[in-house]
Amino acid sequence: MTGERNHSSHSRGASKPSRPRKPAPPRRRTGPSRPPVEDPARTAALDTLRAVRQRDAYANLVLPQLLRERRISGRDAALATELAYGASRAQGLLDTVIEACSDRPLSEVDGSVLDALRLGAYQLLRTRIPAHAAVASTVDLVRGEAGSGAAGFVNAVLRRITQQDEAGWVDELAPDPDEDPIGYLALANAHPRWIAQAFAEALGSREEPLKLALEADDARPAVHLVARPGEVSSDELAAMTGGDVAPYSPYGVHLEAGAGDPGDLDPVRERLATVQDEGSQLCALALTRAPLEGTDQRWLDLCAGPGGKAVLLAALVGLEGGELDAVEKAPHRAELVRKITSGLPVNVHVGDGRESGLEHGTYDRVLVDAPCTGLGALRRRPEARWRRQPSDVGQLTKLQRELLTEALLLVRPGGVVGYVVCSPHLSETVAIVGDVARRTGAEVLDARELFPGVPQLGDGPHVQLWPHLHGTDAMFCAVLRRVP
Ligand SMILES: C[S@@+](CC[C@H](N)C(=O)[O-])C[C@H]1O[C@@H](n2cnc3c(N)ncnc32)[C@H](O)[C@@H]1O
Repeated sequence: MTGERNHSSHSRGASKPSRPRKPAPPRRRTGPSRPPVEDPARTAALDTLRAVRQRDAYANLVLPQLLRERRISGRDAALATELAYGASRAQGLLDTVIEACSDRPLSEVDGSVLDALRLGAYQLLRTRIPAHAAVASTVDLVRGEAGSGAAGFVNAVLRRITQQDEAGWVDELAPDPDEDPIGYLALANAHPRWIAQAFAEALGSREEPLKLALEADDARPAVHLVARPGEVSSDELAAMTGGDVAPYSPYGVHLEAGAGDPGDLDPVRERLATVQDEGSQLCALALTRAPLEGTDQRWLDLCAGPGGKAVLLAALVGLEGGELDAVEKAPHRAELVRKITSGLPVNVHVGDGRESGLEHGTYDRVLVDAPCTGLGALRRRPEARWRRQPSDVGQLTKLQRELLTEALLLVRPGGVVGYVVCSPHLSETVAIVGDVARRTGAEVLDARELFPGVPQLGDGPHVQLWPHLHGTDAMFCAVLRRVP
């Protein structure tokens, strides 16, 4: 204590001892009064929406931190999560309805007021919260933050929204389903049209399969865990976590959607398990299952950060006495790979996979889990669908093509390369593989054979997984062999 005081008077450079400070008189609020009832759940949800809008933050990083800092738990935490993630996911649909009920264009609505309107509209359209409670609690939040004028505007808009349910608004505002089925399904399932279009092209359908895919993509997903091979079985992991053994991955476990922060689970903390979508597990395993003649000890993960697949690959190659090289361009993500794979036979290299300096023709198996739009994992990243732009696709495909081409040089003749993206967009999937296979002469394997027991894998040779068919993210996997 003394040291602290000395330090502070010294640092101020004061010659006179400073007078003890009187506690400041309470400041009179000249602005609007605070809401009479504290509402920690909605306040946390609103602060999350604001961080997403103002700072391009990720809702699923911001909210857990807010909940921890504010010690919000139990039902309040569950409500905050439902509202923050739900309103982020449904943003385009909510905005369409809000605009229809507003006397001014959304571009003229203050950002914080728009966040509150989204929060209120989400409660009205997509939860069972009684309308009067949804409206009153949102108006209270706005009055506390922005004053009674803004509160009046929000009250008027939300009251107009209560006049119909979600289906009614979709019927009124969506394009005619006969004339524009993709536009209709996009709005009805809160997806941007260009993404619904990309799904339709990958599915080869604008009808029932597209509807099911968008619906599944709009639902809150279960958390998937992967058991670390050689450490714990999926049965044991399921028993430890209260989850269910996954249907397809021999290492997978599914937890109930909204089952809390999986990082708090003992097996995850003790590094017996990692959070990883079952589709990602299956794609990494497909590479390990491709038939190979000759040596099988040197594996490479060319885009490794943050290390989910590297853990699985390293654990498996380690059981056979081999090792994994892991390349990652971003230093902080390479550090995550180092941490998550510590204790496993992994050499982490920070660098560009297109010019890694690693020796060509020496690897038995190479994974290219390429940077992609992530359109296949939108259900796990609440705001991502509204942030991604069609122009992102073109920027990524050049890099994807170059990484796959380099992987086919790094692998030995007869060795195999797995090309994986978390996206069903045809420009990132079949177009890349077709182009690179043509130019390099690599043999394209029938990847379906490397997904044993998984149904509905289509005509091949590549595998496209889907939330509505497999309960996984929409992962794409192709497997190529370098011709000897
Ligand atoms: C889809 S993620 C990989 C996910 C990882 N395999 C996992 O399962 O956790 C793609 C990674 O590639 C990295 N990356 C981007 N450009 C790269 C490049 N030119 N060379 C190597 N890595 C790159 C990104 O930083 C990102 O971490």
